Amino acid sequence: MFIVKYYLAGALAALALAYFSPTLFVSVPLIWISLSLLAVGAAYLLQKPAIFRKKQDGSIPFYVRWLFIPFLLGVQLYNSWARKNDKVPAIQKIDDDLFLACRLFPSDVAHLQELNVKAILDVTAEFDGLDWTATSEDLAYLNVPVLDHQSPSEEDLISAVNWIENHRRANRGVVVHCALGRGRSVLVMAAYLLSKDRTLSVRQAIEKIQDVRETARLNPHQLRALCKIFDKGVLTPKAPTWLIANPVSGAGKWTENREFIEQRLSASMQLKVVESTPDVSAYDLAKQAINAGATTVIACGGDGTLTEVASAVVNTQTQFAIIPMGTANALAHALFGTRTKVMPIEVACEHIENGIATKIDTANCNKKLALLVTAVGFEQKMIENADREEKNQGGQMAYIKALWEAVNVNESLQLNVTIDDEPTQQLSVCSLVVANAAPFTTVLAQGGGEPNVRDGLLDLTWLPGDATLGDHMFSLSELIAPGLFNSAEEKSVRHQRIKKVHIKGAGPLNYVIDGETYQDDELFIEVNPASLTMLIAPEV
Ligand SMILES: Nc1ncnc2c1ncn2[C@@H]1O[C@H](COP(=O)(O)OP(=O)(O)OP(=O)(O)O)[C@@H](O)[C@H]1O
Repeated sequence: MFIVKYYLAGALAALALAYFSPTLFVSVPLIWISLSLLAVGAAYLLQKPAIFRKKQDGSIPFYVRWLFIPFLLGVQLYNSWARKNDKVPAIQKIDDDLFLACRLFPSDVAHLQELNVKAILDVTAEFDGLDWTATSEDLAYLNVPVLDHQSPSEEDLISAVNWIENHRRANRGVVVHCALGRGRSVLVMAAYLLSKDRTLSVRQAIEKIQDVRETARLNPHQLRALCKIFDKGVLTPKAPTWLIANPVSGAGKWTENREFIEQRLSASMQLKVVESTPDVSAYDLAKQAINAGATTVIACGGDGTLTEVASAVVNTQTQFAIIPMGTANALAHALFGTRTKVMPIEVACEHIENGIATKIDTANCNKKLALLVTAVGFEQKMIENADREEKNQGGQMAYIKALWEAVNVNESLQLNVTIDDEPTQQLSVCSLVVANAAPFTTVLAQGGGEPNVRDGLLDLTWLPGDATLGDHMFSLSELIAPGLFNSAEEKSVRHQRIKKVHIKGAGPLNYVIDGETYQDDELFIEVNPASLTMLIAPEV
């Protein structure tokens, strides 16, 4: 690697001069220069651009900078001189909302704004970028650290390409820059053009850039790296992942977290973000995604939104992923564990990024999909009583309060229940829950412990009716702490694992599916084994 020789030769020369210099005033700076060049040489030798520890706001930490000051000063002087004497303008348009540039300065900000540039991709490792997030809240910034004359790793290049595409799709102009806009940024730009147009060859992509920026030129190492990645086919354009968000779920959590989610997922996939409205439901959007060929659809919202999206995706090849943003977020809790209670969005993103396609069961109730529970009695009353206003103010406390109210009212339902192919039973119940998935916090579904979402069965749990408030407290304790009630005689809660159930009341039945209330004369509920392909990471 020719450049390493220069840095090592420079380091040795500085060391030799230091050795022969008569005073410390001369030898100390020379030793400093030598160490600095040695460290840069090592970064090239070890292929470690991260040696500069450039942060995601573009700055290099002080403790690293002091070592590299002699090198950084040299780079700064050379860049300023080169930019002043460059044959081409600092920023040049390659395509609509797509620009290539050399190192950017605060004086460029106004021009970037005129060009509608909202996203800056910095592919340098060796110098402080501007803190773009501080310069303008409206600017997104990504650093993919690459040493001068080198090329990014395949993974970094794909992240960069995805990031550019996600911003352009959102009509945000993107500028890609390195030190002089000749090598590293050209490589990334060419990769992006190749990912957009499968008819282009590597040579044509570079020529397209050179038609605009005559100084653009890849060295043989960079050209080889780009050809290798191109030949592997990893730059071939893929259908974007659709992210379907409900903007009103969980009292507006989407608006608060949108930027974080887009930034986080942008690096690993091409995203198309759409929002449900009162007229266009999450289900409609999921259907559009499938018709557009999306291989993965991410549902972002409360459990109601997740079920709507899953209703469109179930029994298809499309993969389903979730970002919980509701009040209870029971599905995420059941599938991803209690960590989602503390950091729901981060955990969900980890599952999306590292997830493998995992088949889970779903249930059908009167042709509607249920991911979690279908219920009559207490659970239904609880959902009905916890209105939007209460949930916005009290969060999950709204459900606890609403359950308490339902238990106090203590209504019983007379039902004819037919389980699988058994004879019909007449049951008096105050709560009946058919669960496909339910975390331990969905207390009324825990007759057999937490339901298994991959066993091809549903968990039917019911509490007998015509009981006192005291009896109900006993039953709820039994559901919360089953270990305390060992003998069958002690148990008042009934539980059975089933494939299907038919439920009919004396009149119309109010019931709930995954947090949404409905009314029908009778309910046909059936398991649909391994019918939904979800992205679930094995070790998160
Ligand atoms: N843009 C929108 N404006 C108003 N309502 C919407 C919009 N998009 C979806 N909805 C409605 O939001 C409801 C689903 O809400 P969801 O369950 O996702 O959130 P939540 O009620 O906050 O969560 P949780 O069920 O955990 O309390 C559906 O009834 C759907 O019709």
